[in-house]
Amino acid sequence: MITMKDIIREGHSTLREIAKEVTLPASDEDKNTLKQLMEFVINSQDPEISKKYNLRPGIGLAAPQINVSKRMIAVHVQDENGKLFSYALFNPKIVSHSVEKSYLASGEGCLSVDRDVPGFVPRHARVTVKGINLDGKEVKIRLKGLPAIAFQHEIDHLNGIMFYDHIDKKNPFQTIENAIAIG
Ligand SMILES: O=CN(O)CCNC(=O)c1cccc(Cl)c1Cl
Ligand code: NI
Repeated sequence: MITMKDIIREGHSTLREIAKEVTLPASDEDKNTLKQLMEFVINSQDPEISKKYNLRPGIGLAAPQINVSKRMIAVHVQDENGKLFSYALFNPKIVSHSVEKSYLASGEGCLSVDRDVPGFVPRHARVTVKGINLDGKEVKIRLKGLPAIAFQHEIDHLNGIMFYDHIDKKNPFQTIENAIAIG
């Protein structure tokens, strides 16, 4: 199982690479890696397991964070109505997005960043994501709210982008034009 020692931290070059597309149909190795990403996210949200293995909680994880520079992400998060969005995807892609922006009022955090970086992270309010699931099927998901933000945070990892790259240096809590605050 993946634990915190397997997660690379800022300064590691892999976090700034463009991750490579996964060759489909996915190999057993790549399927196992993607399953492990999802297992970590779920474990990290389990009170007993996270305590036992000292896991920092996360709502998603991207393969580059375990030093695998391949386009795979896992997201396991509920929206404000309690609807669960649980997806483990190969080659996820934002195929369309709203003009409107959104951001988490509490800011964002990252398991690869061992420090608090305060500030609003402007994201697309709504995104449509396409990807390939573990059964090899193409999925098309329309997202808003926290799930939309989580997917964008993870897909950023595949493009070498950290959440704080989006924060306004001069005024981290600058009100964002045409944006809705979440949370
Ligand atoms: O890349 C994934 N992580 O670093 C896991 C830890 N971060 C979070 O769970 C997290 C926290 C706040 C906002 C967002 Cl969008 C996310 Cl994703
Ligand atoms: Ni992260």
